[in-house]
Amino acid sequence: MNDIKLALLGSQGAGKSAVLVRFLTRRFIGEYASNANSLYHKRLSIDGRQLNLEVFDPCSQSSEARCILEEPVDWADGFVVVYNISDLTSFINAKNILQQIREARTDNCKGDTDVPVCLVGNKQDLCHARQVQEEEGRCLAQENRCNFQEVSAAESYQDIANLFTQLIRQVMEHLKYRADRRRYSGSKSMAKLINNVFGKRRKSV
Ligand SMILES: Nc1nc2c(ncn2[C@@H]2O[C@H](COP(=O)(O)OP(=O)(O)OP(=O)(O)O)[C@@H](O)[C@H]2O)c(=O)[nH]1
Repeated sequence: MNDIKLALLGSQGAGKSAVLVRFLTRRFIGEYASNANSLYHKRLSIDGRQLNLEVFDPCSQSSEARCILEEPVDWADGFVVVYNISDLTSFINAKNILQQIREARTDNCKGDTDVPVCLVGNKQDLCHARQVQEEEGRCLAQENRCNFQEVSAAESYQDIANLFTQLIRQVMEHLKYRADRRRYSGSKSMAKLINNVFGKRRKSV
């Protein structure tokens, strides 16, 4: 069984909990208790594979959330960065978060920068009050080599289900790639070790 860990990041009130609860329960619940960090668990089956999904939904007001990128960037296998299309400040914040994910990953994981990320423009139903054009979201995602989707947690389930499914598939591929790379560099160092030990002996005979 694969374990997949995702973290949701974004400004206060962007709709992180709404997006997540929509995915997990198919329902939209207007108001969420938002004074605590939450860790959600769900068992899923994607492409015939059983998965244990854990999603960290930090409370924006807590001090842990403010420093989330200093530690849980190592914890999460993938990120969903949410902004509100009717709030420019939340978009600017999403831009900073994407940059911080990139920087933290470069520092911590020896160049392993391509951690799967999906940028989500939520509250698409509020397009009459739009402050961020869809194209701006798409461009930001392209610059950061991540997926992009505008959604409305209030109105629709399918787009949200698709974006999580796609992200989880990418995370599974990324984890497999990292495991293969570790195995490969492990077998290279084993070959080196064997050469060092037996190669030298053979020479001395
Ligand atoms: N119109 C509309 N309102 C939404 C949508 N998604 C969330 N909301 C509302 O936006 C408000 C904030 O939603 P939350 O899901 O609590 O936002 P959050 O990002 O988790 O907020 P914090 O937990 O404070 O960080 C709530 O009143 C939601 O009902 C949406 O798609 N459309």
